[in-house]
Amino acid sequence: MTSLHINDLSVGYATKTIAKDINLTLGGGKLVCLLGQNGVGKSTLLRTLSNLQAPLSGNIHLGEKDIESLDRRELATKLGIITTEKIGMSNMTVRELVALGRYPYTNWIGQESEEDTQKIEEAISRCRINYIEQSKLAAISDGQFQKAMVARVLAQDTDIILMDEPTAHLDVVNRVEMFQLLQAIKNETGKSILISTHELDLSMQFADELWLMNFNAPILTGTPEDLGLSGEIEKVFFHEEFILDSRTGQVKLKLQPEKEYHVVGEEKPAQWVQKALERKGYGLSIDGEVIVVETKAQRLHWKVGAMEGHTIAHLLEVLEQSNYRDK
Ligand SMILES: Nc1ncnc2c1ncn2[C@@H]1O[C@H](COP(=O)(O)OP(=O)(O)OP(=O)(O)O)[C@@H](O)[C@H]1O
Repeated sequence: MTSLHINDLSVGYATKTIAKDINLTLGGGKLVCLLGQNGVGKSTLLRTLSNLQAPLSGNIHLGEKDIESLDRRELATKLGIITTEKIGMSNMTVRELVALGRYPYTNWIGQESEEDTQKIEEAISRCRINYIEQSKLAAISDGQFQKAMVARVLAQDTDIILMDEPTAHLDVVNRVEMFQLLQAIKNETGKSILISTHELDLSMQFADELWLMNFNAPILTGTPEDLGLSGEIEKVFFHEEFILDSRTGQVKLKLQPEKEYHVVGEEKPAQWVQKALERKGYGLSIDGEVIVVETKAQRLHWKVGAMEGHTIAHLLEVLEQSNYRDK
């Protein structure tokens, strides 16, 4: 498998340098997430890595070869990119879109070889979109469209895949599914995948490596855990009111706990109650005031002191009122 080597690279535009002194390698069958705030230069970097935009200085090698020395077709057999641009071909079917991935290989009249057909069908199955193969792009959802775009780049069969914000516009289920799909592709094919994303939580769960981009600073790389432990993730993303929960990798609001609670009882309702308490900034501790939760007649039942009720909203109201009175 070919690796992508980035050497002393500066990227940007005639009017300004966006990032410089970049020395990184993408390879080894890894899923890498490129993270950074809006406007830091993630798309600019991805466009430069795929030769859609010239570097300001430095170079990029695919294996031994400088990408600028490769013609378009040769580059497209080694590196595939999915950008955020919507392609305006809504009359095309999903299968036709996926088949476009074979353009570096098909002959001049665009005839599909047996190998092309096999790669297209494999890509469609891997992305689990067989059921919409014959649907028009205009008639599928954003989540289905993104999977079709992944299938297209898979059919292209490159060692390196770059994707700009693959989960933009997707709902929570589709966002998780997209990360699962990319992880499975990487595991099963050994391809290396670099995606730009704002999904910190999912990147913490799925990425083998993070590339953290910050304004006027070198790109930092490492496993999610090393960068979490060193505090670098918080430096890139957070203002004072946020913290990164080191246990779950989730981003949370940092609030001073006014009061601590100890939730006891059935596991599932207890977890949701704890989540609500954390969201409201309360502390959780075995020394805290006890809240008992259980399911009675298929409804939540909670009890704290002399108060009891059936919804988490009501519990939060009661806690708010009692804390207000305590002050
Ligand atoms: N064609 C262009 N000419 C000049 N400047 C540009 C051009 N395209 C983007 N920029 C600028 O380059 C900087 C980086 O933009 P880029 O789109 O790469 O950031 P990003 O990290 O991908 O942002 P986002 O997370 O919002 O997608 C921004 O300041 C942007 O305004």
